Amino acid sequence: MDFIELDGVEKVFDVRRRTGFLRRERREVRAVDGISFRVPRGEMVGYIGPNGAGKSTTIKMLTGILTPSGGRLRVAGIDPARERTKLAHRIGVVFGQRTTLWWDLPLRDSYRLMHRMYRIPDARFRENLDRCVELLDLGALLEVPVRQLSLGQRMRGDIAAALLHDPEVLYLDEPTIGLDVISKAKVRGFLRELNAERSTTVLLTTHDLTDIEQLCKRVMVIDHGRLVYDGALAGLHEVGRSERTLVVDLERELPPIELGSEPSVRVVKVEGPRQWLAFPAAGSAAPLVARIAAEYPLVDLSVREPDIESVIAKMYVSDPGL
Ligand SMILES: Nc1ncnc2c1ncn2[C@@H]1O[C@H](COP(=O)(O)OP(=O)(O)OP(=O)(O)O)[C@@H](O)[C@H]1O
Repeated sequence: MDFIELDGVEKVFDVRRRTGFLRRERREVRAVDGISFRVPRGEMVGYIGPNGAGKSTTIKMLTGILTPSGGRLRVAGIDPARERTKLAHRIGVVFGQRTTLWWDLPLRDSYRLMHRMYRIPDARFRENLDRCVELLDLGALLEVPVRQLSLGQRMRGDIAAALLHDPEVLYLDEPTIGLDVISKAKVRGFLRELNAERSTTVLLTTHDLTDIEQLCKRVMVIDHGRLVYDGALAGLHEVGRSERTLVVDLERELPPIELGSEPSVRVVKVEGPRQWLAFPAAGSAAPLVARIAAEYPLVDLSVREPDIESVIAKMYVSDPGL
């Protein structure tokens, strides 16, 4: 059995927007749009994509904070949304932008509270804490209140906090964001060791390609709520090169556009009167536009280059050594 299993998982948010004095518009946002993947126990996987692609929403569903709108999701055989507390004992979560530590307390006191909250056996707790203190170099920081720690120190503190209860899987959301080179190296070294020693399964969200390169053999790319790549890092260069998107605004809400004789063109998303069509990047958009204009009540349109390509380009620019 795979440790993490997603089959056609969806999350749709109902967003209400004020459009006039008394008028409100209801709109559906498909944050995650039918994602399927499997992660075996002990694998470290990168989960990347542009802002707003649906990464955090996926992680929130994996922890049980959010309930999927559709599809099937299991972590260690558990449905996270239904058995969130049971799952909490088996997972660890680190959100780079937020801390789970108590701001006014020294690190050591935060850890003591977690010791009790998770009912970690004393010997186990001591052993895990000692290990984290050693590998994450926390010895001199244990008596320092969290508010006085630098970002890199706090992050190391947060990672230790997520591991005291021996989780089988660790979700890391931007664990190296804003860290200096030395702190980054420390965090990466630690994660590598953790994975090798304990076979902890790791799902890593990051904008830093070096994180992925040094830690993950496999990378998944999410874009507009869909999985657009799942494979080795080396193949990532090709992502997004193959398709562009035509965004069309029709006069009214209609079923997905059908162009029978164009099998390479497919509707990837519909929101009210707006539809997104993917088409081969090598071809011209002109004949496609002409056909849609002739057969549908077209109001407006635009052609989009894949967002994901710019993200990946940016990642490569930030690390020209690759
Ligand atoms: N609670 C919510 N209510 C309504 N819309 C939401 C909610 N949470 C997320 N969204 C929308 O869902 C989409 C996916 O958001 P998500 O935070 O999962 O993206 P992300 O890939 O984590 O982005 P980032 O890299 O910026 O953190 C976005 O369009 C976002 O605006």
